[in-house]
Amino acid sequence: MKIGIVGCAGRMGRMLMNAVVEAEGCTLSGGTERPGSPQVGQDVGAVLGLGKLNAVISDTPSTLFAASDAVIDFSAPAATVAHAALAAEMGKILIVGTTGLSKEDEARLAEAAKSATIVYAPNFSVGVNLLMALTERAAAILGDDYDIEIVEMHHHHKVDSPSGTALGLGRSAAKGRAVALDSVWRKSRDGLVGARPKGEIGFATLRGGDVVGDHTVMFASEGERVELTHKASSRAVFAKGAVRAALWAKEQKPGLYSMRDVLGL
Ligand SMILES: NC(=O)C1=CN([C@@H]2O[C@H](COP(=O)(O)OP(=O)(O)OC[C@H]3O[C@@H](n4cnc5c(N)ncnc54)[C@H](OP(=O)(O)O)[C@@H]3O)[C@@H](O)[C@H]2O)C=CC1
Ligand SMILES: O=C(O)C1=N[C@H](C(=O)O)C[C@H](O)C1
Repeated sequence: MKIGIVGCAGRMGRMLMNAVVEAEGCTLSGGTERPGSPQVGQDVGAVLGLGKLNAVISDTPSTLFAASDAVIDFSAPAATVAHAALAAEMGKILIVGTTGLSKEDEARLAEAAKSATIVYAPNFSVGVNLLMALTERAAAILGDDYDIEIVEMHHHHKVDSPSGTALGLGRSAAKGRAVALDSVWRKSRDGLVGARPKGEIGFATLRGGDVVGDHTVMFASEGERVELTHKASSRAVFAKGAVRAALWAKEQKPGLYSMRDVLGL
């Protein structure tokens, strides 16, 4: 399977290229970066320090899509929405890990998924997707005598908040309680905000250093607290998961899928 990587010189882009090179049955078809980026025109192997791999970094997404069966996109929301339209037009598989998409952006992904196979997930690690399934179950069992708070910490370069994973965990908790997340979420607290209303799902965001990604879902009641935690120590887990999703997507009809679909969770 020929897999290309958009935003290939980014933190995740480099991990994704390595994961494709190492995966059995996959070849790296190339990458993209923005026009004017110093990597444009280089061989992808030069960015990875691996010597020549005979695939180039371009600034033209349509060239990469034409050379690929699947494209993996961990870039930025505006770029991802444009790539989804291209995947639909060219009938290619798209794996989306970008976070921070608005509701309108997500509607555009859903539109593109009418003619392209798209897997969209805020986190491609097996562990986090298991945590989402456990969170849904715990929320259903514990009920709203247990206050749900979600705490996340990431490196100081991260631009979106709360993380896509934290919001995904919130969605799992809300699903377990059969409510819509956006009717109960509290994304921040500052000043005299009053006592905590029952049923709220709260978020707290920490940023600092080189933290790859830590998430904890807390269920706190009078007398006890349950905490479910995941800590990523390497971005390789996200990259391997995205390549696994691309191989899975090859056998699927067009549609919008999640990593929980890929894992059967
Ligand atoms: N789902 C998951 O499992 C995970 C998701 N993520 C998400 O992935 C995204 C990227 O994270 P990260 O790698 O740390 O960020 P980086 O900023 O390191 O990488 C993003 C890359 O995309 C490039 N890019 C942005 N816009 C375009 C464009 N229009 N065309 C081509 N390239 C473009 C950037 O270039 P430039 O620098 O010029 O802007 C950069 O090289 C984030 O949304 C993050 O939250 C991260 C880890 C795991
Ligand atoms: O930006 C990151 O780094 C990460 N982003 C994703 C998110 O927003 O949840 C996933 C992971 O935690 C790393």
